[in-house]
Amino acid sequence: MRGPSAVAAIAAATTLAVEVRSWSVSPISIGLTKLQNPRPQRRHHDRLPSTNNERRSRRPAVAGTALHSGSSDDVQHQLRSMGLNELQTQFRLAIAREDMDAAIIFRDELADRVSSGAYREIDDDEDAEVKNARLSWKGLGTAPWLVDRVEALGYPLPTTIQINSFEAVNVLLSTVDQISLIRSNADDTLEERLESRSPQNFGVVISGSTGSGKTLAYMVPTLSTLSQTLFTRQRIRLKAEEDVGDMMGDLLDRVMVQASPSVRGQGYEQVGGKEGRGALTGAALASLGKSGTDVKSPVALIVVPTRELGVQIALLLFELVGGNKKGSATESSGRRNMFKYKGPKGVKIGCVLDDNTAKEGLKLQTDVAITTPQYLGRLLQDGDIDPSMLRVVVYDEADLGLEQTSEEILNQLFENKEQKQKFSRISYLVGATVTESLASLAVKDEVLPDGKSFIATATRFAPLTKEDELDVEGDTSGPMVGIGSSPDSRATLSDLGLCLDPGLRHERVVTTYNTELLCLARMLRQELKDFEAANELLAESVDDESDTLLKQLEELREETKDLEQDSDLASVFAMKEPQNKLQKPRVVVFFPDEDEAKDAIFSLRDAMWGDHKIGVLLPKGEQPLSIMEAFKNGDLSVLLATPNSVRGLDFPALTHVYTLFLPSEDPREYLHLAGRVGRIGQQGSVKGIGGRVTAIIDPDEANAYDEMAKFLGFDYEDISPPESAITDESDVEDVRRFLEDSYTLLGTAEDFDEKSPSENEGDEDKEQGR
Ligand SMILES: Nc1ncnc2c1ncn2[C@@H]1O[C@H](COP(=O)(O)OP(=O)(O)OP(=O)(O)O)[C@@H](O)[C@H]1O
Repeated sequence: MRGPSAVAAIAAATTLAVEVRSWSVSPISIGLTKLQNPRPQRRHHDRLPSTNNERRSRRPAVAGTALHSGSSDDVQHQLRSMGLNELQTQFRLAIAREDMDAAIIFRDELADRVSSGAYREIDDDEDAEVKNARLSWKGLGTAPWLVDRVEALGYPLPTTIQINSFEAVNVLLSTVDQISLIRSNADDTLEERLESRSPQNFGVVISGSTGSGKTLAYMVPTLSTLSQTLFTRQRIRLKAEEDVGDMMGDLLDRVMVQASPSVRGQGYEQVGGKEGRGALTGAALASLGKSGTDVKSPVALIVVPTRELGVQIALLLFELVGGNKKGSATESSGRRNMFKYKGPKGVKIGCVLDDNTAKEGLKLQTDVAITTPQYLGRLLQDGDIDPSMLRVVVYDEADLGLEQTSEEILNQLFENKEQKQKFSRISYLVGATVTESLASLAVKDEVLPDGKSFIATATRFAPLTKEDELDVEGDTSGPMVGIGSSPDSRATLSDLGLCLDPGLRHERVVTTYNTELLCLARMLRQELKDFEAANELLAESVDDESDTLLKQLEELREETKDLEQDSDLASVFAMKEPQNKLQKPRVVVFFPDEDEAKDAIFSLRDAMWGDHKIGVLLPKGEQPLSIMEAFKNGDLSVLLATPNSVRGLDFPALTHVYTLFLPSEDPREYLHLAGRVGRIGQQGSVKGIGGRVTAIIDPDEANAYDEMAKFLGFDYEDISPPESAITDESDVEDVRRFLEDSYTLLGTAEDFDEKSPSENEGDEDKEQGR
């Protein structure tokens, strides 16, 4: 254990290093004093009122934490100005570096925010333990094996949306008497509570900004409510295999799922299963039939709009149920080690996400199926999914997914009248842009049944109420009698809005027609130069005797290296970089379509001269997973993407998003695109940086951008396109680059003046005498 002064020093130094990363604002004039300036005031943020002012005012100003030292009021001001993603990242960092003073401050702030938005308010004088229990997986009621697992995977604490979603499930599945027990020592598990009721439907809408942790917000309660079921299925399978004396096939399969050395580049096959694997022999099947227990149809279904998102979710689930995603054969899996895994084994995840896998359908005995709306109908029709067996249905990116699913298929999936149902079912509708349009859902009464549905956001959770019922004073309808029955503690679908992360910084660059690529290349180069300048500055400051903080940072981070690796904090601390260096810019660039992205790659590669390694992620590309993996590992630093990848994909340690694609007709897509940066744990979510999103557009799009910004309610900064760097003093290299750019990035040698393409076309027509 380190002493408190060292702890404070590392905290201060970390703050400094983190803030240096905001070099891009004013690269050259950067100085250490400047670096310590607080970041600009946030502009849009639905802050929660403090519910415990007295305790807040007693909080010490903690010198040398991520909070700038100052008076108690200053500290509180800084805390309140933090978005939830940022606060959670800081809390996690403080714990990782054992800075308990700071951790307590962040924890209390989070506990306040979570409790003030809770459906059932906790009184101020109620035991603080109860309040803080909300902040832990265990306290929420997560299955014990899963508590171990999420910790081992680097998610030691739930995020606020995860807390609220879990609490929503807790309240839904509780009787009035049980509610007070939920966070104390309730004897029965979540699953037992679900099973003790006659079969019925429950609904949870999870609505929160991009990168707030919505995937685990449904995954953890889902696995907690399926825990025993999965263990039972495991036992039944084993028994069936013993009965027919043919254990090998499935055992091999089970070992493969648990012990696979790597899912790199073949993750899809890994989770989808290869041909022949996973299927029991005919004899085994017959014996399953005899046992009278059906373990053939999946118990959970996750519907996603794209293949990439499906794979990402499958891989997370794969890890949660004991799968081992070692990067290489020699890499130590440390705390992720499967031998410490105590959960149900051999859980089978079946993905039907493209034509190839759709041909085969789901493997027999799939426990959790993951598919897109495109293939859902076929799976239902072929009997691969029996709706009456489903205990959990998730629509991730629900707004889009539901739009893409026909009414007929929704009916098949959800119109599963309760009297015929064998099991209770929880449906989760999840997304950053799920809105009141859900009310028009054809099967709304089945998906979000009255009195049995909740809304969970990053700041609150509350039962879903019909708009007109809100006026009924003291309304006590539904099973939640006696808890929070005042209208204020209820929510309606109209409370749902588009959730744009308030921490993001938006920039608009209006450039002349057809020069977007050129502008992008110049901005990327400038960013690299600024990054190098900031790094040099850091190196100099380390040499400077007066600046001991960075030296301490270096030493202490060396000391905590294992801890950081263990806690999977590499993305935050940029472990691949030398200790006193910043993380190299890592960006995603969105293009309007596949052709433009493909065309851009060659010219951009030339233009970056190897300073950036560039890859392109195409929806129908050959190896989307290896490209994503290469970007994840840092082998690529610029990823060109298409609108297909704007939703849900979690690109680690991203510093910046650029877009040459303006989804002005559907602002929801801008929100998702922007939300690839500024996510929990990313550089861009850490104080002083905020995710940065730069749209490079032509003059025709300028107004549309402005309208979109107004619609989504964000402020933006206008940035001038970078000028050519050629002056009398330019060296030969610069001139050569300039000339090359003119040929490769402008795409044509035409004179691109301020006219629009249509005007330019007119000129062409004239030239050609048309
Ligand atoms: N409890 C946690 N502790 C630490 N990190 C977490 C936790 N939960 C999620 N994360 C990290 O936060 C990031 C965002 O999570 P996730 O992809 O679930 O966000 P999301 O809300 O679904 O975003 P989007 O709307 O863009 O799909 C991921 O990198 C994930 O690993």
